[in-house]
Amino acid sequence: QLVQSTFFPPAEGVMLPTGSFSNRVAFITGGGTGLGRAMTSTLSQLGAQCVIASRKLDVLQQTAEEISSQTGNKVHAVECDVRDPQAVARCVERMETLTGLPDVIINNAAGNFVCPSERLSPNAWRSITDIVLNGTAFVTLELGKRLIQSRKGASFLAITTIYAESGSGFVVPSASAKAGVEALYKSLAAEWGRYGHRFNIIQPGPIRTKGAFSRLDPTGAFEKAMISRIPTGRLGKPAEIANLAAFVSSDYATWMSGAVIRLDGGEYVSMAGEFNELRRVTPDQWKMMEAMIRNTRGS
Ligand SMILES: CCCCC/C=C\C/C=C\C/C=C\C=C\C(=O)SCCNC(=O)CCNC(=O)[C@H](O)C(C)(C)COP(=O)(O)OP(=O)(O)OC[C@H]1O[C@@H](n2cnc3c(N)ncnc32)[C@H](O)[C@@H]1OP(=O)(O)O
Ligand SMILES: NC(=O)C1=CN([C@@H]2O[C@H](COP(=O)(O)OP(=O)(O)OC[C@H]3O[C@@H](n4cnc5c(N)ncnc54)[C@H](OP(=O)(O)O)[C@@H]3O)[C@@H](O)[C@H]2O)C=CC1
Repeated sequence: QLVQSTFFPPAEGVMLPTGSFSNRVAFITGGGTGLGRAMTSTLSQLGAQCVIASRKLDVLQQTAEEISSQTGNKVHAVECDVRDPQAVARCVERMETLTGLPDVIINNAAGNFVCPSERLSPNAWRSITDIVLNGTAFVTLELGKRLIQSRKGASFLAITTIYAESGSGFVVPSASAKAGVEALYKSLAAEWGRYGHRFNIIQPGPIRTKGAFSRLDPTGAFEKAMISRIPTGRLGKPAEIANLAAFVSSDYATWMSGAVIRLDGGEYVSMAGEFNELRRVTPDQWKMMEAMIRNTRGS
């Protein structure tokens, strides 16, 4: 952490009023671990009945039991590989039986690893883009069609990343797929408002989770450099994403659709600004540089 992080301590308590999601059903892909688990915990604390879905049923079941026992609200675990549209259909059918169709859908499941692009096999490319882009599309289309048929409105949220906008070397399948997810959600925000559906996007900056850090910085060698470029001087916390996700999915945000919200401690603009390296210039150096600039005559 950098010194300035003391100005920006994370508030990790649940932000919205108790009961904000009473009588609501939330469906969260990848809800067993990391940020998905944090979002499930927050929505459950706020009264939602949650359904979490991913490949590892044992992980989902353990998370579901832990959260339900803390909040008193049911969390259902449903096995689902989002890459398989038939598995997605079966998962949604199971959810309809358990809870009915959801009010809140969070497409959070993802796969990623750092790799020079020249080392990627076709299957490596397929593996990431299938989880991130096709998985999000299969879940969104399956639920969207059933919600439209039932004339039920819903809030859809996708978790992308700050480099969905800029692109990034060494995570090219993820960058390409996340950019596709953003195009999908912005497009559907325009098309499906008429059915009562909102579509929004959160782009998190770096937040320590086992899933992300073990695949993106396996040796830990890059963490210090990453924190040094974040103006708020620290990594994000899962609860910070969870509070934002709860707000975006709540009745306090019914006028929000098609929004792309970056929550990254300022990392994106910090990396983008051409002159931001001048942060390293000391006051004495500034005196000298200013004198040089002022003494310049003509062009
Ligand atoms: C400057 C550095 C900064 C440091 C940054 C630190 C922190 C993070 C900061 C910001 C994060 C920003 C964005 C984060 C986005 C995320 O999405 S993080 C979430 C990550 N979570 C996961 O990935 C969880 C799920 N992942 C998985 O299950 C697996 O990792 C996988 C995605 C590979 C899918 O598993 P599975 O379906 O079992 O696939 P296979 O093992 O069969 O592999 C499929 C093909 O892919 C090839 N492959 C696998 N790993 C690699 C690798 N490391 N390098 C190259 N290729 C790989 C594998 O060989 C298979 O291909 P072939 O069949 O061999 O051709
Ligand atoms: N942590 C960070 O710094 C950042 C994370 N993000 C995004 O946040 C989200 C959560 O990531 P994070 O919590 O860090 O990482 P995790 O690895 O903990 O979360 C990924 C989840 O996706 C699930 N998943 C993976 N493949 C599939 C599949 N084929 N079908 C269904 N579920 C699947 C995994 O469960 P299972 O293995 O059981 O299938 C896991 O629960 C992702 O969208 C990621 O891109 C974005 C920017 C920064």
